[in-house]
Amino acid sequence: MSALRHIAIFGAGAWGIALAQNFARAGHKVTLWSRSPVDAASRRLPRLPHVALLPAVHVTNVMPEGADDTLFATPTHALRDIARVTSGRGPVIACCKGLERDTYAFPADILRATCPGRDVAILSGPNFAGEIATGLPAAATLAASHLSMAEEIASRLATPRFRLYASDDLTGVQLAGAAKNVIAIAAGIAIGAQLGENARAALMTRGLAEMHRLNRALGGQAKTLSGLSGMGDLILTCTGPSSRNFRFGLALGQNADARALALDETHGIVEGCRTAPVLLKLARRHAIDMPLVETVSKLIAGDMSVTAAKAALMSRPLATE
Ligand SMILES: NC(=O)C1=CN([C@@H]2O[C@H](COP(=O)(O)OP(=O)(O)OC[C@H]3O[C@@H](n4cnc5c(N)ncnc54)[C@H](O)[C@@H]3O)[C@@H](O)[C@H]2O)C=CC1
Ligand SMILES: O=C(CO)COP(=O)(O)O
Repeated sequence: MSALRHIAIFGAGAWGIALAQNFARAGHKVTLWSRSPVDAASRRLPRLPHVALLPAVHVTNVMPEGADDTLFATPTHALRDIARVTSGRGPVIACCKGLERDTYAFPADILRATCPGRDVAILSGPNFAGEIATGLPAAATLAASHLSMAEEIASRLATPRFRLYASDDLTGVQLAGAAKNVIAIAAGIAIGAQLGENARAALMTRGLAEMHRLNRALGGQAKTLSGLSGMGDLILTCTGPSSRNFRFGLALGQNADARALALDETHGIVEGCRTAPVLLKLARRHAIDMPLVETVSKLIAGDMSVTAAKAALMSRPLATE
């Protein structure tokens, strides 16, 4: 295992807590930054109240200093504001999955702009926070602009329970992480509306085809979409009932007041809701057809019923694959 490090994590939500526990369990010193005041004595944080923080995790709302590696586990829309007020050395690593609304920026673009001169990387994969927080085994992709940089960071941050595979495809990894949340909403809708398992499998597969089209246009590598951050996370989020994106879709498919659920972040961020309309605009900019992403965007906005969405998708011109 690599030498022990001081790791700073911004964002004390589900993912920040899980990452903190993982690194602390491997012997690293962890500073977990929370924006709200913290009751440090309880060693428990609201998002994963069943998890007692390990002694090596120091929770604070004071900016951490002197960390060797800095990770961001906030929602994507909060990343720019947080990253721009951090200082220090060592790599900055975004662990969020999404696209910024007004700029169409992926997390690595945001970090490049806000943390000039520092190495930038992305951590993404099939990783439900609750499982990682309790020490179950998992794996993810660690991407950077150069493979050697990705390998170096991955070898430092991999732990006995969390394997990291290096990649030099920032574009593919980030597109996959953002898009799979939108497809997971579609999968949830299919199950919620009792459209069947066949429909879910078709949506996952055609969703992947849409991801491939945009990935190609953006310059991402096709093989990334077969990896942990692509297919791996798509499978997990579309089939794992712990997924907030899937559960949001499920509620939408059941005609529940899902929009209120998505906007209420007390139960955790539903990134796919914010991502869908931005992803659609990005695709249009590149003249890429993403009918599934378009349909999910309309359903989220309340501009289409599930019945109309089913009819529209099933009556599209037949195509090859
Ligand atoms: N929960 C999971 O299993 C995983 C989540 N992710 C990604 O990680 C990111 C964070 O997700 P979670 O931790 O699950 O969300 P969460 O909703 O549990 O926590 C988000 C944290 O960010 C903080 N936050 C929100 N807005 C903020 C702002 N403007 N400034 C500062 N802090 C702010 C919240 O107070 C909260 O502590 C998302 O992009 C998600 O897609 C990635 C892998 C796994
Ligand atoms: O990204 C995740 C799993 O890899 C978490 O998914 P949800 O945000 O849908 O809960």
